[in-house]
Amino acid sequence: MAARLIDGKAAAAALRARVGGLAAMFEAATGRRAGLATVLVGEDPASSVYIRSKRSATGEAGMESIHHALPADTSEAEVLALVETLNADPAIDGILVQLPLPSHIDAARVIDTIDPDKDVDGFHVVNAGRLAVGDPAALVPCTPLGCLHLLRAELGKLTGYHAVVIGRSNIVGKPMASLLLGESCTVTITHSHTRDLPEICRSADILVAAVGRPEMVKTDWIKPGATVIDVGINRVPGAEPGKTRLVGDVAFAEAAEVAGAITPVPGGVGPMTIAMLLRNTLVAAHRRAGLPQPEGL
Ligand SMILES: NC(=O)C1=CN([C@@H]2O[C@H](COP(=O)(O)OP(=O)(O)OC[C@H]3O[C@@H](n4cnc5c(N)ncnc54)[C@H](OP(=O)(O)O)[C@@H]3O)[C@@H](O)[C@H]2O)C=CC1
Ligand SMILES: Nc1nc(=O)c2c([nH]1)NC[C@@H]1CN(c3ccc(C(=O)N[C@@H](CCC(=O)O)C(=O)O)cc3)C=[N+]21
Repeated sequence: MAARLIDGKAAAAALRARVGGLAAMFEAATGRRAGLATVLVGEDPASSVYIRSKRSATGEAGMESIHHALPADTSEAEVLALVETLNADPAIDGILVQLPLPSHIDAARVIDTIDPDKDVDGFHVVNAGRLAVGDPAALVPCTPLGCLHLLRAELGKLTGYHAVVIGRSNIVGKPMASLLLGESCTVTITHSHTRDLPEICRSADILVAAVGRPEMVKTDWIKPGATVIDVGINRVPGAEPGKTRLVGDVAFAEAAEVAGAITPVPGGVGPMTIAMLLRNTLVAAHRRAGLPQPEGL
């Protein structure tokens, strides 16, 4: 393997430690802990695992984690009412409603009920708009923010690089493209209707794959020396029957022969998402308390 391995797990651990130190200072200054409310509707096993790791990371960082587990048949009105209660609760700085929601609940409606200043996922249209116009008040979605953090650590200033983003979802692809544009990259956004995708990818200095297709990006899609960020989390059948393993949207082993640097799956972007959730919660807490945002967040 020629590429440098971008260690998201280590970067996330460092960020979490920094957030933990600042969370203790927040508590000393305000007499209360920053608080993150999580809401899970139903019992999707993957969602339950994610919520567990988010909650334990929150506690480890010295923040309060308040969880609401609702049965799968909870009505949309009940979820909206819970969000309103959390909006009004002064002890809650961040609200995360785990996605996907059951199909009888309109996720957009739920997200748009969250107070934008408690929207630590950065999914509310107000935060999407703030990000699009470059307003620093934006709470930015955790996954693209984590990708940007890794890119900056790897490359320093990103000015002038050609960045290609595969995927245009509201939670990953679009905000990723906005962030890269904000860093003065030349940005190409691609999706399922893009023609000549491999060729476009080959022109990327920075390639971000957020597709949800296991190992779609092959070695000949990558410009030699490019920095490759793999957002994909795909569970595929493992070596032993009945077992599964996690792979990204990039064919890691072959891509690593060509890339300059690459994130692994697991241990790349995933851990950064959780670290950024803690970061966003602490940022929201400082703003709500009228405190300046601390350096290094
Ligand atoms: N590491 C982490 O913390 C996180 C990881 N993820 C993972 O990232 C991946 C993407 O997530 P998300 O953005 O929510 O997914 P979505 O399904 O919402 O979006 C996928 C995007 O990929 C595009 N796409 C699909 N097939 C192709 C194709 N053959 N060629 C080019 N583009 C294609 C779609 O295009 P179109 O718009 O035209 O349909 C769409 O824009 C998933 O694997 C998910 O599990 C997600 C969130 C957090
Ligand atoms: N409201 C909301 N906000 C989210 O941020 C959100 C969500 N809903 N729904 C689901 C997706 C997915 N997501 C991940 C978080 C951490 C890892 C992560 O830590 N992954 C580990 C591996 C975990 C494993 O082994 O399964 C890794 O990549 O190393 C992955 C994916 C957040 N999401």
